Amino acid sequence: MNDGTPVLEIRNLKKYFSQSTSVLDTLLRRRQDMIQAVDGVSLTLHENESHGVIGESGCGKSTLLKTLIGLHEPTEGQILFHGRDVSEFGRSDWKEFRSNVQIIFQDPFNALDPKMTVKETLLESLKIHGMDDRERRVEQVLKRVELQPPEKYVDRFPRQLSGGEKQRVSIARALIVEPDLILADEPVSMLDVSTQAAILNLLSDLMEDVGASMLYISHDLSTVSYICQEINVMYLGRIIERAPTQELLDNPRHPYAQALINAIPIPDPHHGRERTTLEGAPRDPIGLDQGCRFRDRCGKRMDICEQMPAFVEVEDGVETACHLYYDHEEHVPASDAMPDESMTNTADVATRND
Ligand SMILES: Nc1ncnc2c1ncn2[C@@H]1O[C@H](COP(=O)(O)OP(=O)(O)OP(=O)(O)O)[C@@H](O)[C@H]1O
Repeated sequence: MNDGTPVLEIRNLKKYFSQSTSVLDTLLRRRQDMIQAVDGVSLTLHENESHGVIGESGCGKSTLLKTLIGLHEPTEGQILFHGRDVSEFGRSDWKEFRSNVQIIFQDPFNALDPKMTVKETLLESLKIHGMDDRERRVEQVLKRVELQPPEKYVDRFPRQLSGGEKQRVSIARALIVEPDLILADEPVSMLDVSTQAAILNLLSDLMEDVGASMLYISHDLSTVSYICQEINVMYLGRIIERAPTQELLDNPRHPYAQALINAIPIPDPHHGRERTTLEGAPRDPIGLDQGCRFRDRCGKRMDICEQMPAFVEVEDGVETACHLYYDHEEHVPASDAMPDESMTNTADVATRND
């Protein structure tokens, strides 16, 4: 299907959880604030596009992913797959969706059944999704993920594979059913550095080959920027900046995005960028008010930050949610949307955790 309809469209998606309540809370009918794990996320993914979602632990990445695949019921908002609202899916639609949308998990050590050989794992996937020509597909996909020669690997159990090899099998299992969309949940974070590079290279080549789209979630901006054309920066349940990857790396707008970029190690010691880390952690996403979510850690905080900033396009394809880039009198994005010199220095980003 290539009529311009996005493969995936998420519109104002929210997922709130109730806090666990004690018997006393129940008896006293105490109202508890909700946990706003995902709070109004919108994004669009077209055919062959790879987009990333990055953010610190607890910002809502996994909840977003679980809501996408139907493990959580959305509190509000819409998920459209090839233009169809998944809330209207029947049984057979979900079956097709589960074949068309494949996940590569973070932990290759637990993602595979220890009692199944590589071949059995791959065959099972084909069987579940009713695909034939199974022997040939197994051989082909093992070659594709560079587990060669395939006959060396088919009869191995997960315990006989290295971490990188296990992740290659997980990728093979996702690819073998020819999905339209791959959801990658920090797929290299549990591997050693050299294996990470090999798996990232492989994923990047495969995405070009197989023509699937990918949503890649991670806390690690370096890996996401290697593999994705566009990056969404998430903070406390919201996307606070979205930009093409190189643009985000060269010219982050939001103070939080700036802090993330400046925390990436630079291989060239002569490169002038100051390296700082963002200290502290985001607060719990409970009972959040209408102010900017980042304001308690932001050195650029202004009075207006007590109000939620609009998510506005400040340049072609670059959107940000920060009052610094919004003309409050004109109610339009500030015409001079480029950050000034001082803004790209993370000394301006507060490191408080209050
Ligand atoms: N089932 C649940 N019930 C209640 N709260 C939840 C549930 N799942 C997640 N949360 C809360 O929602 C918030 C977002 O969690 P989530 O796991 O989505 O973040 P994350 O960005 O994926 O973090 P990590 O990278 O550590 O997995 C956290 O405050 C978490 O405690």
